[in-house]
Amino acid sequence: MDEFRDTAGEPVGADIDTWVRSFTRKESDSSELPPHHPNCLGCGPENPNGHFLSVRRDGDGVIAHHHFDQRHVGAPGIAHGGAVATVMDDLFGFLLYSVGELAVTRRLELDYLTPVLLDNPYILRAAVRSREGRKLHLTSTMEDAGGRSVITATALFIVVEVEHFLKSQKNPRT
Ligand SMILES: CCCCCCCCCC(=O)SCCNC(=O)CCNC(=O)[C@H](O)C(C)(C)COP(=O)(O)OP(=O)(O)OC[C@H]1O[C@@H](n2cnc3c(N)ncnc32)[C@H](O)[C@@H]1OP(=O)(O)O
Repeated sequence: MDEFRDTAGEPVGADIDTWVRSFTRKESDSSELPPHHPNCLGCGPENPNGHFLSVRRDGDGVIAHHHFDQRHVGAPGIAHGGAVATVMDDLFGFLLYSVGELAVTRRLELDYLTPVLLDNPYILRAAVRSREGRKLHLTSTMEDAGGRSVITATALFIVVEVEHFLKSQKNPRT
C-alpha cells in the first residue's frame, strides 16, 4: 500500500488511500474538521513548527479562531506575511472537505489591510465563491476581535486526481 514518505524515505502518516478518503464529502455540522495530515505545516498536530490551525464548518464555509506567536514574528510584534499566507492557504484547504475532491493551490493572493499582531485573537472565515470545471475560486477574511478586517484573501485551487500526490512521492525532491 502506498504511504506518505518524507525525503529520507520514512513513512509520515496514513496511507494515501486512507488520506484520499478523508476528503470525501461529509455531513454538514459544526464539528471540528480533521487536519490535512499529521505533519501539515498549517494544521498538523505533530508538526512542532506548524500553526496548529483548528477549523470548523460554518454554514457553507469554514471558520477558525487563531493567533500567531513568537515563532511567526516578522517585524517586532507583527506576524510575518508569509506565515499569514500559510495559514490562509491552509484554511482554504479545509473547504475541500465540503467540495469532496482533492485540489491544490494554483494562485493565492492576500491583501494585508492592517498588521497581524502576535498573540492577538483573530477570526478566520473562508468559502467557495464559485466553481468552473476544475477551478475552485475561493475567498477568505481574517478579522480582529472588534470585527475589523485585517486580511482578505482569494485563491484559485485546481481539482487534481490522487496521481498528483503519488507522482510527488516518487520524486520527493522535484
Ligand atoms: C487535497 C490536498 C490538501 C492539502 C492540504 C492543503 C494545504 C493548502 C494547499 C496547498 O498548499 S497545495 C500545495 C501548493 N500547490 C501546489 O503545489 C500546486 C503546484 N501546481 C501544480 O501542480 C499545477 O499547476 C496544477 C495541478 C495546480 C495545475 O496544473 P494542470 O496542468 O493540471 O492545470 P492547468 O495548468 O491546465 O490549469 C487548469 C485550469 O486553470 C486555469 N488557470 C491556471 N492558472 C490560472 C490563473 N492564475 N488564473 C485563472 N485561471 C488559471 C487554466 O487556464 C486551466 O483552465 P481550463 O481548465 O479552463 O483550461
